Amino acid sequence: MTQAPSDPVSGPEPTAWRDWSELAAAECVKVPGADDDKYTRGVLGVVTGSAEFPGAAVLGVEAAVRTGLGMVRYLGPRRPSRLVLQARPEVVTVAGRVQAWLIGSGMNSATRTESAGELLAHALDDGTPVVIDAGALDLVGRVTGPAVLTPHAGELATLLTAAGFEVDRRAIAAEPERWAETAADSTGCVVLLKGRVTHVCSPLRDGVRTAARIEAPSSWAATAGSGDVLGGVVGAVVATHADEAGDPARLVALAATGAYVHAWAADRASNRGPIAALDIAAAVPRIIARLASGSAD
Ligand SMILES: NC(=O)C1=CN([C@@H]2O[C@H](COP(=O)(O)OP(=O)(O)OC[C@H]3O[C@@H](n4cnc5c(N)ncnc54)[C@H](OP(=O)(O)O)[C@@H]3O)[C@@H](O)[C@H]2O)[C@@H](O)CC1
Ligand SMILES: Nc1ncnc2c1ncn2[C@@H]1O[C@H](COP(=O)(O)OP(=O)(O)O)[C@@H](O)[C@H]1O
Repeated sequence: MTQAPSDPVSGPEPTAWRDWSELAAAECVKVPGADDDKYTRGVLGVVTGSAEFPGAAVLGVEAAVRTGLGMVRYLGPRRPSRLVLQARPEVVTVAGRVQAWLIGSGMNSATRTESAGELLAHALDDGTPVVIDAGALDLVGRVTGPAVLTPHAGELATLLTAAGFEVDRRAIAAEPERWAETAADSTGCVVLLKGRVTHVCSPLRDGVRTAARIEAPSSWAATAGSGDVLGGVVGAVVATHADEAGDPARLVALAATGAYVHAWAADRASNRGPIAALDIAAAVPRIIARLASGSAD
């Protein structure tokens, strides 16, 4: 999974992409112990949703809660806040300390309100680990702590074009490894590029890069809101291991575990038939339980 230091004469070795296994994912699932409380388990701050896309807030929060963590703090406009509380009364909608942030799902950078901009700036400014999706990807230059970007190919094309690369969605789909690596190097963040095969990699540092891939067992997860659910799962896994997120190899492991859980939850929910995004979130606890118990059922 981790690339050896590069040879100064022949240049960097091609990245070794590790297929993320059940064993590797199981190692990133935290089971609460007797001394744990809701704060030690990890609190995820969520700044997602908008008047345009309130449902994305519900989907991400639902998925985070289902993944298992101490608490979710949701901060957003009135309508998504109301919907989030209707779906999940356990969510807290007042500001406070968090171990990680999930931002951007269900937001549109072109129509961002001033108050949304302030919440996003707050999440990005204090060095807390952050998962950045959809309508917050344009703020990648403001990152101050460990960060995972979760673009689909269209969003990655927009991000790379803004950084001066000539690339479109089709080119990224044709060479996802190359463009995920380029984006990681250009932004300094871990990049999780979504698709039937999801690619997760760290920036190259001192000749070392960590890279993992997750091939979904089917394509039923290609449905509206599925990526919003993924954001919640990855956010929860990072929040429960926030003290490790400063190590790029660990951050890749945590993000890859989120993608693994999402892909297999979709498979479990689908049972070879169609699914909605919320069905994926509902199946997440069974995948976490399987990983936590080490049993393959
Ligand atoms: N219920 C809710 O609240 C939901 C809320 N949602 C929220 O909606 C927001 C918009 O997100 P979005 O991905 O739908 O559109 P957007 O980023 O504007 O795409 C721009 C262009 O990119 C391309 N493209 C699109 N998808 C692609 C893909 N998978 N893989 C590759 N390429 C893809 C395509 O370009 P084209 O094919 O035309 O070249 C498209 O025109 C976002 O905040 C999200 O969280 C959604 O999650 C749905 C449920
Ligand atoms: N063909 C596919 N097969 C399996 N999973 C897919 C496929 N296409 C997309 N996905 C997964 O579905 C999710 C879609 O995310 P995204 O494109 O952000 O959708 P949305 O914005 O509607 O939530 C991602 O987790 C991605 O990996």
